[in-house]
Amino acid sequence: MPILEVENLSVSFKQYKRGLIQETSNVISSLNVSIEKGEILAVVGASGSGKSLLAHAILGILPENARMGGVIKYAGEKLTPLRQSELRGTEIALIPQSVNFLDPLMRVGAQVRTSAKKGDKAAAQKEVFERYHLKSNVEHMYPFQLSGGMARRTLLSTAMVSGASVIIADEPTPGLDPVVIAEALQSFREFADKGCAVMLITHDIESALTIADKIAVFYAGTTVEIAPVENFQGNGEALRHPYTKALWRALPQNDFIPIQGTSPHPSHLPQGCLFAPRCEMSSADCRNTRPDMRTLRNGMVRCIHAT
Ligand SMILES: Nc1ncnc2c1ncn2[C@@H]1O[C@H](COP(=O)(O)OP(=O)(O)OP(=O)(O)O)[C@@H](O)[C@H]1O
Ligand code: NI
Repeated sequence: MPILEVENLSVSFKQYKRGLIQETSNVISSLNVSIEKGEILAVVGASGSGKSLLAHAILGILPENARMGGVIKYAGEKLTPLRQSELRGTEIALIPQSVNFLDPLMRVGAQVRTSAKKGDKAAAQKEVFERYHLKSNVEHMYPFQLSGGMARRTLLSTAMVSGASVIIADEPTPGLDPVVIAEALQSFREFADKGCAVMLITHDIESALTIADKIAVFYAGTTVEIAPVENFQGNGEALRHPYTKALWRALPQNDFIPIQGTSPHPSHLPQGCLFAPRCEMSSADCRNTRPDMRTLRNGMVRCIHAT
């Protein structure tokens, strides 16, 4: 049984546009992902594809004006807002994308100690600070006194001492030097290997490939492919979806060919496949009907042409 399961998630916003004209923005639709114990699932996709909102939906911290549909399960149990508030920070820890999540009025050592739920909290904080190369005087600082990299390392520390079983890391490494990035990723691997699970949201596909088990590829608010990490090699011939193949080929060490066109706007999604307007393989069926996610080889894909 997966430790975390997201079934048919949708997130939309109603927004006023010119006076009383309302527009619905479907930022996430028909999204399915699951993570088993011991696994790292990397979530990749363009900016605005819904990655952070997925994290916020799991934790029950979507903005007030968001409407959510679908089911999220933790250890087989369907989550309610009350259950989410119980699990938040205890069983499921978020490493937020924005360092503004740190409490501006609390010294950072105290913030990390507050996150530790059992054992010797002071010792846990000291140990994790050493691990991420935060000097001992940092614990007395306030968030505004930290550099961007120090703030990121504080956020990592907070999740690592929490004793959670699932970490959702939303772009945890920008601004960190390569040594600390490697160490942070290594600590996610160790965390998963203990029987816990990590959802690693990232733009950095190459780093993700070094530690993840599976990669979920997001496009315009939904999953287009879920592939085991070993499929990302060569020309991408083992990959299933045309968007995943294009993402792979766009990497500098591959062909470095950018993908033409742009993602659809969430208030004007195409009727059929969300990728059809940019897809070389698109046919009339693709443009008319939204394809379902289906199992293909040992992964999943949302494309009728994928083989
Ligand atoms: N409060 C909100 N009201 C309306 N639209 C929103 C709101 N929050 C997010 N969105 C929209 O939802 C979409 C998905 O946002 P999200 O932050 O999940 O993207 P992302 O994949 O995390 O992007 P990035 O890689 O830049 O972090 C975006 O188009 C964004 O503009
Ligand atoms: Ni984001």
